[in-house]
Amino acid sequence: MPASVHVVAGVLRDAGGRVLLARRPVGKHLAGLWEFPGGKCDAGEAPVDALARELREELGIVVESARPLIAVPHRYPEQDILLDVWQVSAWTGTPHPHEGQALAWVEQGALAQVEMPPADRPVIAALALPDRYLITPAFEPDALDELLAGIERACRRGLRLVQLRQPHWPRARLADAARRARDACREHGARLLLNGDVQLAMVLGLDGVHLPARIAAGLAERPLPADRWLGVSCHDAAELLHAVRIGADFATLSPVFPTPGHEHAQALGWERFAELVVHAPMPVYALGGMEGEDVDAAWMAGAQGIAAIRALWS
Ligand SMILES: Nc1nc2c([nH]c(=O)n2[C@@H]2O[C@H](COP(=O)(O)OP(=O)(O)OP(=O)(O)O)[C@@H](O)[C@H]2O)c(=O)[nH]1
Ligand SMILES: [Mg+2]
Repeated sequence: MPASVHVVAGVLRDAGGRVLLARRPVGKHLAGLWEFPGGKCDAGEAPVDALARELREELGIVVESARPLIAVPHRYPEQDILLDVWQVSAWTGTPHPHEGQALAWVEQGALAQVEMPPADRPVIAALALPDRYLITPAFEPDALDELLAGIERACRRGLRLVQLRQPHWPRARLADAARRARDACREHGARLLLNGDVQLAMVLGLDGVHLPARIAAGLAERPLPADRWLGVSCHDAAELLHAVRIGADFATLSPVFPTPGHEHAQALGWERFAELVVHAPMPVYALGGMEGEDVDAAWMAGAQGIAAIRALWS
C-alpha cells in the first residue's frame, strides 16, 4: 500500500469570523467541492513550510503565524491522505485566487451545509469546538447549589464546553442539576454535555452527551441525532477506533499525565498521545494532569485542546 499523502491546508478568518474556502478547479480530484486552501507537502518539506508555500502560490499571501488545528487521516479510493489543517492567525497580503479558483468567506455556522470533501467533516467539528473542556468535579448530591455556582463561574470565565459528571447521583437529583446547568450554560452561549445518560440528555434538550469508555463499548452505532454532540472517553487506540465507528464527534484521550485517583493507569505522555491522535479522524482533547498553560503543548501534540476537572474549575 502506498504511504498516505500529507496535505496541508489553512483556516483563515476575516474580521467577522468567517472562514475562507476555495473551490476545487475542474479536472482535479474532487472538482467543484469547497475546501480549505492548501495542497500536498513536497518530499522532505516541513508541514509549516508547505503551508506557507501553498498559501503563497494559491492566494498570494504570506503566513505570519499559524498553529495546528487537526490532522485527519482519510482513505479515498484514489489515495490515502493525511489532511493536516492549521489555524492561520496572522498573514500579510489579501487573499486572491491565483489559480483561477473561486473564493468565498463562509460563516462558521454555515460550513456544515457547504459541499466539502468527506475528509473535511472532522475539521468542521474542530472549528466549532473550543480549546478547553471542563469536566465537573465530584460533589455530594446535597451540594447542588455549590456545583451550579461553579458552573456559572466557569461560564463567566469564558468556558464554552462543560461536561456535567456526577456518576453517583440519584437520577432525579441529576435531572435537577442538568436542567439548571443547561439554563446557566445557555445564558453564556456555552454547551452542556451530560455524562453517561443519553435518555436524560435528550429529554432535557441538552447539547449532547459524553460517554465513558465502558458505555461506548456496548454500542454499535451513534446513540443520538446528528444535531447533538457526542463525546467519548478513550484511553488507547482501540477505544479511539471504536469511538469513530459509533460516530463520535470528538474524544478525550487520557491519562496524558498521572492524576490523583488514577495512579494505576499508565500515563501516555505527549509523545504517545501524539502517535495515537494522528490516527483519529476527529478532534481529541488531552486529559489527565492538564494545567491551563498546557493548551499550546496539547495543540502541538495534535489535540483540540485540554480537558480538565481541577485546572478549569477554579
Ligand atoms: N487543499 C485541500 N485539499 C483537500 C481538502 N480536503 C481534502 O480531502 N483534500 C484532498 O487533499 C488533496 C490535496 O491535493 P491538491 O490537489 O490540493 O494538491 P496541490 O494543491 O498540491 O495541487 P496539485 O497536486 O494539483 O499541484 C486532494 O486529494 C484533495 O481532494 C481541503 O480541505 N483542502
Ligand atoms: Mg491545492
